[in-house]
Amino acid sequence: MTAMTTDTAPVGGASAPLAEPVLEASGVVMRFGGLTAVNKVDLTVRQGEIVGLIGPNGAGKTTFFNCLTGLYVPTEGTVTYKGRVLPPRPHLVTEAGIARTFQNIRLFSNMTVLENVLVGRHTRTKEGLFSAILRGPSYRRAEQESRDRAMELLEFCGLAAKAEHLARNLPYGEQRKLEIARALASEPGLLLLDEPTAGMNPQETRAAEELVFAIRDLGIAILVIEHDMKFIFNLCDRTAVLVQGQKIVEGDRETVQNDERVVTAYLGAPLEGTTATEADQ
Ligand SMILES: Nc1ncnc2c1ncn2[C@@H]1O[C@H](COP(=O)(O)OP(=O)(O)OP(=O)(O)O)[C@@H](O)[C@H]1O
Repeated sequence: MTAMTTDTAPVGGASAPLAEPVLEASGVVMRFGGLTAVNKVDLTVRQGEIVGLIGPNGAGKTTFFNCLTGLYVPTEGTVTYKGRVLPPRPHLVTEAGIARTFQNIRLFSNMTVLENVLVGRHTRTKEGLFSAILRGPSYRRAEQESRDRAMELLEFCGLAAKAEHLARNLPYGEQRKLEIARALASEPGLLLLDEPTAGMNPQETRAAEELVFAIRDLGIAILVIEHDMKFIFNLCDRTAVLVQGQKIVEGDRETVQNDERVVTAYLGAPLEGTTATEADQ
């Protein structure tokens, strides 16, 4: 099966030059024993882009994310971020500039909203253990800067009023937003979102869309896995479709929706909420 891609499509119009690649995954394979969960996947995310990753359950989307973030070392292939091969350790990948959220919310539920974001800043704080024990002026200054930045991020995500609430007391949609705020705290150049609207009601989903656009406007590239097709096609410049570990198609909404292999992969049913008029609403 030949994969059709529009990797060469320029961002921002037909005559605009190609934006710099932020993420380049090339020939990524991930095997678990006899099972090939990800099979020779190539994917590029460029500066300023929101790229979608869709596919039926078990298609290999999360496994692919795990290969991009150092949780898994791919069996084959390479992943580069801004031209540098990524180290196979999650904290080093975060340090390099890639942040992510998880399919299942992973907050520190007994910590406050602000503390959760402060935890996300640890890769960007330079103060060492010695200075933390002494709590000298440079430590206090760094701590204050971290708190200021964390509050700024909470403001940006619409959670500033809840900074002192325990994370576990937030409604579900706000917990998802807090995960995003915490991911942003590592000052990433690329944000990976794994099903950011799972379990959200329509209003929360709409707010999440606005937030993702706002993050893109900050200059952060975004790769998002999502089952909500309306959300994907509203947001994404490009969408790649994984089926049984392989990328079968990649392109804009029209390309993906009209591809018969995609329709077949979704059991012949029209993709939910994906007619052009619906997605435009
Ligand atoms: N650690 C693992 N060990 C063995 N098999 C795994 C492991 N992780 C994932 N798999 C298998 O790899 C395949 C791809 O799973 P993955 O979770 O990546 O799919 P997905 O597209 O994210 O699915 P969903 O949309 O349901 O989250 C599945 O068959 C899954 O059972």
